[in-house]
Amino acid sequence: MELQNPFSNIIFMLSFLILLVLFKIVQRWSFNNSTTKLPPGPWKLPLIGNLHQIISRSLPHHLFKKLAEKYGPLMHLKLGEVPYVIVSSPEMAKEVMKTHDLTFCDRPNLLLSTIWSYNATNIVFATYCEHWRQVRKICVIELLSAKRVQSFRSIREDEVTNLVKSITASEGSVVNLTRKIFSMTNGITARAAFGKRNRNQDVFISAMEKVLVLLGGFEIADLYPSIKMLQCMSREKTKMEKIHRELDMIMQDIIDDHRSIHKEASNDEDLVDVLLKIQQENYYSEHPLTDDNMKSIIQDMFIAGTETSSEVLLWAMSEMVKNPKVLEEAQIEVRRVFDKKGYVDESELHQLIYLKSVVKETLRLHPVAPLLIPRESMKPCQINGYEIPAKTRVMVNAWAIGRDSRYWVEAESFKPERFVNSTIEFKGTDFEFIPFGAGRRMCPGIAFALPNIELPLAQLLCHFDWKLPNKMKNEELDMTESFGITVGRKHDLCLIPITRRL
Ligand code: HEM
Repeated sequence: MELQNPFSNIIFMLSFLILLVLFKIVQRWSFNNSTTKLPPGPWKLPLIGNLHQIISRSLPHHLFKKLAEKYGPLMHLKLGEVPYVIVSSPEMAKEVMKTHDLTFCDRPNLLLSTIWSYNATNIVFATYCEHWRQVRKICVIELLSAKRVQSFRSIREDEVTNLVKSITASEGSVVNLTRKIFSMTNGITARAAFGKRNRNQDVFISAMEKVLVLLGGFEIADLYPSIKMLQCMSREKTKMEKIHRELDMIMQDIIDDHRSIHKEASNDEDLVDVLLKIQQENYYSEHPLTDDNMKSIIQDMFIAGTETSSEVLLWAMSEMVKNPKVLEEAQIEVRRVFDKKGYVDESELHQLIYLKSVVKETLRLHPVAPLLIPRESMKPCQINGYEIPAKTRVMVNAWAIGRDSRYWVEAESFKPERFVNSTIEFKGTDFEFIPFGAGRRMCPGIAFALPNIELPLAQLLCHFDWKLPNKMKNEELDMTESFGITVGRKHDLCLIPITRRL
């Protein structure tokens, strides 16, 4: 009789137990992932879910479009331990942002944005609550109303004139349009927000640029919210806390400066003046607006307003240079309207039908927030027969929707004329075209953004002809996109201006 190794039974039992535990883990994962009611999506690995699929060289909105072609316009992913739903068709976007808007109008609590936004007491990242309703109301009625936007007209005209002067000074040589346009839009927002130039304005703007870079990254702690230790270990968290302290000091200084100078209501009120008045008179709520609330709102105007408008302008110029016939047609229109006047100002912008279509077509192909801003479901919800559990993060792929060939003929081509006699608008009712989002969380800054885009474009087309450097052919212009919270050009747009005398 063969003698058995006394340990072999124990080893066998242990191996069996380990296999059983592993089997159970995989079974639980498969069960979670194969719940028939969840929207379809790619197979998930234990612990990391679909992370391995999104960590690729593709930009997330490109990758999600490709995956949606396989799994459908309502697609379920798991990134780390967090469930995500990606929306990729106008029909599903309407379900999320209209039919079930109230369920999906929350924002997730993310580590870095919460630090930067005074514990999410701003507008952009605030959770759906009474505070958000109050600050959004202030924003819509007081800060970004048509009347307020109009009151900043002279600031815009002044800053755009400076842009034209600085380009004229470099006539015939290569101009970095990216830097010039960013400096102009920063100037407009800073003067509208703070009034006169502040001594710390440049430090403020450079700190805001760092914030954008940090907010654009993927924070691992946000994908495993149950492991609190990851938050403490985050290097980005330390960086964000430092920038936040720096920005806080600058803005407190600006607020204190404004407080010390009493201004009567007048046309030259800036946004800090308006917020101080609301704070003093307390006419929006029983809860007073604190200094921190004011700072977080002002930050929103910069983060949501400056980079977005600059990127749209740069994409519009890039697309026109790439499509010389469009450039020519836009120039003919602008010059017809303004040549007899002798100068470009805002009063005739409404006549620029083709230019407005250029802006729309730019927003269709290059929505600068291609996945909008993430939302989170507040309770379970059924869409198209699928179950979306509470606390699911939702991303709407506005970039993919703007290229949906069921809605757009020659969807990949830049053809502004498609908008000339069309009733399609970006006001959140035509779900095939949602560069500003839709529903309760829709962008409140459209009226502020449009003149910041249309006026400089009209000036750039009226005063200059444009050539590419190094004898580059138009079709060779690089259109690679950057990675981040907003998606602009990866490489600066450098062009040669040829001044045209009026
Ligand atoms: C072309 C320029 C702009 C584009 C493409 C744009 C786009 C967007 C998008 C896609 C959202 C998210 C909508 C959603 O979640 O459904 C948003 C939100 C927001 N935008 Fe804009 N935006 C622009 C300009 C501005 C400007 C100029 C301001 C203010 C000065 C502004 C202020 C905001 C704010 C405060 C929110 C947050 C709204 C909320 O969560 O309640 N935006 N924007």
